[in-house]
Amino acid sequence: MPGPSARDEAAARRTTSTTQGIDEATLPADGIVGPVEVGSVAHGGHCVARLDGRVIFVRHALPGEVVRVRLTDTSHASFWRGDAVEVLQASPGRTTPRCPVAGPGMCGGCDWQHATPQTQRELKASVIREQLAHLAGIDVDVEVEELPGGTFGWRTRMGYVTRDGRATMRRHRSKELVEVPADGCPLAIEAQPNPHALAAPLGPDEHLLRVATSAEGRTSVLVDGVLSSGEPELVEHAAGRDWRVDADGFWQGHPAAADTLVEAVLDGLAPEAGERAFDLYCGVGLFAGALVDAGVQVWGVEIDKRAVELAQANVPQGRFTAGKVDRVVRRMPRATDLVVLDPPRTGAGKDVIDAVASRNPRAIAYVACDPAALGRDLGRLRKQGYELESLRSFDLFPNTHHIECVAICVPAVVI
Ligand SMILES: C[S@@+](CC[C@H](N)C(=O)[O-])C[C@H]1O[C@@H](n2cnc3c(N)ncnc32)[C@H](O)[C@@H]1O
Repeated sequence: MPGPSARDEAAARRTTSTTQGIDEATLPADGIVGPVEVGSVAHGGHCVARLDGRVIFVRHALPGEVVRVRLTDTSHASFWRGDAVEVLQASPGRTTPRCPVAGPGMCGGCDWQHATPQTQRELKASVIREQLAHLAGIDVDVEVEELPGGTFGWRTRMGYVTRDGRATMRRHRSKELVEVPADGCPLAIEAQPNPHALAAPLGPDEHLLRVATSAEGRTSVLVDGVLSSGEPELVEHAAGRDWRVDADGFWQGHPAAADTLVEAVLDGLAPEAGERAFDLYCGVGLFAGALVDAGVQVWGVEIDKRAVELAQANVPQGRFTAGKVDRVVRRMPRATDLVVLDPPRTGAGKDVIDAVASRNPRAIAYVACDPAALGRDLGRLRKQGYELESLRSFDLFPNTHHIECVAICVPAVVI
């Protein structure tokens, strides 16, 4: 599975020209180069620029801008990385980041705070289009839909590293720590306590601090994976149900995400009472519950045993199995009507896609948090005789480069 560097190497090969006149020996002492004209957006929260034929992935820039770039990584033969530290010609899509640590060389959490919300969604749409064209050979119009509530104060699950009793986050692609602003990260939901107040009693050593706040405004805090305050479980509301969720377990981070995704999946699958469905990578049973409520018999699979116990409690009418999807799917029925796939960022992969297609479902809903993984898996589904019927994309992670897609695939019509 290609990691970010392999992906960037491939992106650089697609964009690079053959001359690479500039090399490390000729770089200025301060590592700042340019002016360079910024080209198109690439997956990962940066844009592509060229200097003497060499590809530079530039963060904190926007397509069409002219910037000077501080190089941050010159270790790769085919591309370098850098931050735009001076904007000589700004894009109309540029805005001033709200967070004081959202700029070059600082916190790695946000990639697009310097872009207006509309521009962010356009950039994300370009990335999805490019990934699907390149990896799946699919040309599709993409519009990234906005969620209610604005682009700040949405995140219900936060992770920090504490040090010297202060809450910090990692610098982009680095282990170095950057202290979050005194009033906390502006992406965190307002009901969440100030992270410095939570970090203060933890002393000088580094600890992992996870803060989870439910829709009801209840907060659980874990330090190094151990519950330190609040309840071990939170209750969330979505799709007309209450959901028991482990304080340290998976739940969509944006308060409107679960409802939005359920609506898109149901709309795309149009389930009918009496049909059978697999909910693969089911977490605590979100899509299984929505399908059961539509009269469908559901079998969910999830690797996290605690999530499976909660899924069974949340959706008693469903059947749930703990295990890796690629193994469990082999023992599942040889036919099904519907499949929901909601894998982690790495995607489902060849074995799972082949196993799903071999069950001949009449429709597959692929919920994807990484457009590159979606592209690879859609490419595989095409080989197995499934075509993309519709695609919706949602800005579930404003100010970051992350995007969520719901792709509906159906058997290709053979003429
Ligand atoms: C993106 S989450 C989706 C959860 C759920 N569908 C929801 O919306 O709440 C992906 C889930 O896949 C699970 N997972 C990761 N790798 C897995 C694997 N190989 N087999 C089964 N489940 C896996 C994770 O534990 C996580 O709960």
